[in-house]
Amino acid sequence: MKPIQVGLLGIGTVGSGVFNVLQRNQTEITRRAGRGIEIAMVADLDTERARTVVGEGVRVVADARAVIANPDIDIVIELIGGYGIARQLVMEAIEAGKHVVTANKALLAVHGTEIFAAAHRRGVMVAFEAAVAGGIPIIKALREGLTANRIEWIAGIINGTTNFILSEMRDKGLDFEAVLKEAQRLGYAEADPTFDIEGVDAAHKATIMSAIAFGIPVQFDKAHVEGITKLGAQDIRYAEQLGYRIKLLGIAKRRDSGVELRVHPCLVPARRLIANVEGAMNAVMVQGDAVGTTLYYGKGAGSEPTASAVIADLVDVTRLHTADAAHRVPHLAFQPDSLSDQPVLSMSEVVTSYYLRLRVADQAGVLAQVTGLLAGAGISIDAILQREAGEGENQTDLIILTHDVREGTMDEVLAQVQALPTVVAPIVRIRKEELA
Ligand SMILES: NC(=O)C1=CN([C@@H]2O[C@H](COP(=O)(O)OP(=O)(O)OC[C@H]3O[C@@H](n4cnc5c(N)ncnc54)[C@H](O)[C@@H]3O)[C@@H](O)[C@H]2O)C=CC1
Ligand SMILES: N[C@@H](CC=O)C(=O)O
Ligand code: NA
Repeated sequence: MKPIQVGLLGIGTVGSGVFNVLQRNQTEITRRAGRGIEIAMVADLDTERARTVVGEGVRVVADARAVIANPDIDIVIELIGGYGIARQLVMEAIEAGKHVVTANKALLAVHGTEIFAAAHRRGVMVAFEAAVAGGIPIIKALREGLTANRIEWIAGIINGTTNFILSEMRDKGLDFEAVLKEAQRLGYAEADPTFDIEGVDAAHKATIMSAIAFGIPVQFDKAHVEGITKLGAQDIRYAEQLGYRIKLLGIAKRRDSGVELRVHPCLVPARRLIANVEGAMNAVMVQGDAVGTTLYYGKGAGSEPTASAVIADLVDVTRLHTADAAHRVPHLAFQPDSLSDQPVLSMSEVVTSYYLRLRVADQAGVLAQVTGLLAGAGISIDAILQREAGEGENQTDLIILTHDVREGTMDEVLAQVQALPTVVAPIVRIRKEELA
């Protein structure tokens, strides 16, 4: 049988990985797919660089629309990124009856509903394993492997750049900017690295996982997004002294009243496997009612690890190309006419425990004032640590770990605590997840 014909849009970090791995493992991949997979055409604005990757045997063009217009192309791989031109090209490819494989989480988290509906109408597939946790087959696990389960929660380290930054800062004492530059050099960071460090990239991925886990539409606009730029080095130290590590987590949790969808730095007990995921590695914990806790670990970024997921999708699409559309795995795991209207909860409804750091005047009675306000709101305390502030006289750091509390309640109490004249600096608060 003639190899399935693939057009590749964008041959940068991931695109070149796809091309190289497909070449290297061609025989094995063909045996698995039951048919050859051939990249017949490549579009990239930088045609000269593209040519150096693919050599002479492949047609290289600057105009991505020439690929979509080619009637011989069965599958279009979109590896340009972003919500702009990539969105138009993906929609045009679908309308032209092409299957699409993409690593573009930003696009799917924001415009997924429109894209999946168009694909469903046109009877084509949109495959996106590389969009969440790169090479880790987490989409496959959630959509197929865990399909018997009622998923209770997902918590993941799903941004390699920020995990790399946090690890290097903690272990080597390197500064933020230097580590970020290194992550960019290694090809982990997004084209706009603020997406990484401000938690946006992780929120894109958490949004996609929440839809697959709970059968709700993708709703990136409802996600709570916080990055690592405001984390203090002393908080990382204090957390360690209390038996915790700070990780940027993407969390999607089922509650009776709706779904929590949030990305923020989080204290995680140091004894949990996920707390020990270092460098650019990713890990996703999934709690299902039947299976219990499962953990998926691996490279979430980089050229060939991400290519591994793109090619897995190519093989899936090749196998299913001839199958009846009704028998395909639904894009978001649930049938499109069976999506749930469970709301994504506002952050004030989220329930977590907390790490609080207060810079206070070193006077008798301050601790009692603070704990009195917390107790008055029904917030119970798990641990307290007092440390010399190390700067200025007569000041000390109070570090308090709390038990679970509604975020709205914590907001109100912290406003009262902050107003105490003995609390001399903005209070630092980091949410804490036991992940048990
Ligand atoms: N780099 C990584 O580790 C990972 C990246 N991704 C996603 O994969 C996608 C691609 O990322 P990278 O390969 O890192 O980006 P990149 O910036 O290295 O590559 C993008 C390529 O697209 C080309 N391009 C830009 N506009 C174009 C246009 N209008 N027509 C044709 N070509 C165009 C650029 O010249 C470049 O070669 C993004 O959606 C990204 O979020 C997903 C997982 C991991
Ligand atoms: N910028 C992302 C790349 C993978 O999705 C990351 O750092 O994880
Ligand atoms: Na993946």
